[in-house]
Amino acid sequence: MSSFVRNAAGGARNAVRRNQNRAPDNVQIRHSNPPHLLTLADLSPAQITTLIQNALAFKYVYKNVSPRALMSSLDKRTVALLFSKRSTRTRVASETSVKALGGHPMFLGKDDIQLGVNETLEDTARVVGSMVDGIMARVGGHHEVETLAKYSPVPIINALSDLYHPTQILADIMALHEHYAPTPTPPRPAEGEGSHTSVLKYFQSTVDPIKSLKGKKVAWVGDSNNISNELLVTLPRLGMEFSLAAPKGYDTVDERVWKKVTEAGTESLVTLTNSPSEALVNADVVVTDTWISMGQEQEKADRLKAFAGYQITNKMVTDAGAKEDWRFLHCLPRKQEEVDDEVFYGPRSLVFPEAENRKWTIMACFE
Ligand SMILES: NC(=O)OP(=O)(O)O
Repeated sequence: MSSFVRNAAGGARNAVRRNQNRAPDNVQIRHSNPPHLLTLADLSPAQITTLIQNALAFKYVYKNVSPRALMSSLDKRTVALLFSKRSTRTRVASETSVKALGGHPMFLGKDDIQLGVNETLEDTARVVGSMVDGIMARVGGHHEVETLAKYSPVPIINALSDLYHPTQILADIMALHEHYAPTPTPPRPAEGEGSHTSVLKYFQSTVDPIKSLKGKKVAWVGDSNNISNELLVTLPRLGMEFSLAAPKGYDTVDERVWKKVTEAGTESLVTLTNSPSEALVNADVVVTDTWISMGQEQEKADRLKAFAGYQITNKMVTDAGAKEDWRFLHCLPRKQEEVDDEVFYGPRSLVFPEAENRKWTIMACFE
């Protein structure tokens, strides 16, 4: 499979030079009924823009007007949070978001219900979906969230699968947009009814994340995983370049993901390589993630060996020729082996705004 990556990289490198300013927007909107969110690949750039505008409005109103001024769009509604894996950010963001929108978040961990153990995913989707208004599901294999979506009568949001993590990448896009285009101050609305609507209208007319991000280069240096997959199928469609460096043996890009890239016609904006310095040339943004994801703990010794030389440091990124004002993202939780403290806690790091934005972007998805 790594030869697939190398072959794809060869094609991508040549094409990037020819198409630096291209902003592909040719992806069809694929909505089933109800509208699930399994990957951002299923949303058009315009829909992603709408979610970011909504998230910015939620953040602004909550912090600068009043939490009471938020639309109560989940009034009397229940969202089931089906989590078969641990979570800090996604769980806290989801529970607080449902509550802030006037709804009831029902957390169901792996020991709480019969999810895939004593009852099939199909039956679970039918039964739980008949009693709640939406389901946020953190699963193992992506087929699990696809099965839930196939049989659920209410919307399913993917809270992480082994293939994709759409709500994480919405937060990344929001954090980058805020960095490159600080949020304008809307005319101050009066507290109470209508203030949220007026802020949202203002952001819909003034905020354009595609404009602020188009042409930026994002370099991923680390394991090829669900986060890099989601970036691959999303950022190039916003007109951004995406380069991915992973060591041989850890550089597999899943065929389902690459199919989405080719369907979108965005190969030209993608570089796949085994060389961190090649990926980092001219990068505006550097991203990494843990080298040892949930369930890979047994592979720790092998992985630490394979990823030698991949730790993000100021020297490594600067020596490779990244842009002078490069910034750093990490979805968290973080371990020191993949990025040192100087970068992680330093002025280039956007990791904590990125983490906070999990809440506002998830709120936008629920709304
Ligand atoms: N980034 C992320 O998904 O964090 P959690 O696993 O803590 O939800």
